[in-house]
Amino acid sequence: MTAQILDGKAISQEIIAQVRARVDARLAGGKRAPALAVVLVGSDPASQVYVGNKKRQCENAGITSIAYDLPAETSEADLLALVTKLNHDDAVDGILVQLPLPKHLNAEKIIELIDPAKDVDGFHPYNIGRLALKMPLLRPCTPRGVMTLLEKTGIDLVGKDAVIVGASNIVGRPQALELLLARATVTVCHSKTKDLADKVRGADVVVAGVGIPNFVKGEWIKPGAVVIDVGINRLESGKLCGDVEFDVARENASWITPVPGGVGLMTVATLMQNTIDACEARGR
Ligand SMILES: Nc1nc(=O)c2c([nH]1)NC[C@@H]1CN(c3ccc(C(=O)N[C@@H](CCC(=O)O)C(=O)O)cc3)C=[N+]21
Ligand SMILES: [Mg+2]
Repeated sequence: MTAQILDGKAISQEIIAQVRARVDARLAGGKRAPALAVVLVGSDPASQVYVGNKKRQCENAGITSIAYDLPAETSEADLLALVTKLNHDDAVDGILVQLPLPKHLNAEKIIELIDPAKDVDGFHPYNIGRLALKMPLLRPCTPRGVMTLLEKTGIDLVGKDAVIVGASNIVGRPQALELLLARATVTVCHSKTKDLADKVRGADVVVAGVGIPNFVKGEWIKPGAVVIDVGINRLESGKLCGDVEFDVARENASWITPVPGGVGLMTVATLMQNTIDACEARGR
């Protein structure tokens, strides 16, 4: 079997067009465009690429993006003060603080200060708690984007065995909550998991988010499984690759996401969705 490609490019464009239609309806009704504050501290090259993509998709979606490009030496007090100001600014619907932050800044403290109603990354403990309790409000962009990709492709998850490789706060853990909400049976694997290959071999759905190129071997993929690769690793050649050994996995899977052109694009499209959701939920 050769897997079909889960088309993050087409589906992300569809999502952005849907957001655009909602924005246009607001404008036609005399309301303002939704506004997203994008805070970037320092000049990490990968972060600059992602933030650039977010700003570009804001334009396509009709969302106003407000860039705060701060020097790497920004103090925690200054960053906390900026978040407080954005929390109180009625013209700001979403606040995104790009991660990773420079080491002298405590990311947890900064995320916890963001008003949960403006937390379009869905990283605040309040929003993660809501998702854990089956009453999601703002949901983390990457896992929500993965669910959209599966839904729009017509892949049924009820009762399926899902194995997640990686237990991070921004991918693995919230992905487990999303898949559980969709009534899959979920296993979360991490660096101490024993017999990882066997866990993956049993999976109907595999989600890889560890940040190591080709970590999940193609030979582990059960015939007909769905493979979601959240990894984005830049090789020395400059090429991007995922966490899954793509060419071999593709021969076993029924569906697989490419890197680039898969989950990364869905992450950005979902950020646009979360921003208009936040704007509407705030009653603006
Ligand atoms: N507060 C915060 N929120 C995030 O959502 C967040 C973050 N910090 N830190 C880093 C990760 C990573 N991330 C991606 C965004 C776009 C692509 C993306 O556009 N990927 C393209 C290619 C990009 C390229 O060419 O490098 C693709 O996969 O086709 C990927 C990954 C958001 N993240
Ligand atoms: Mg991608």
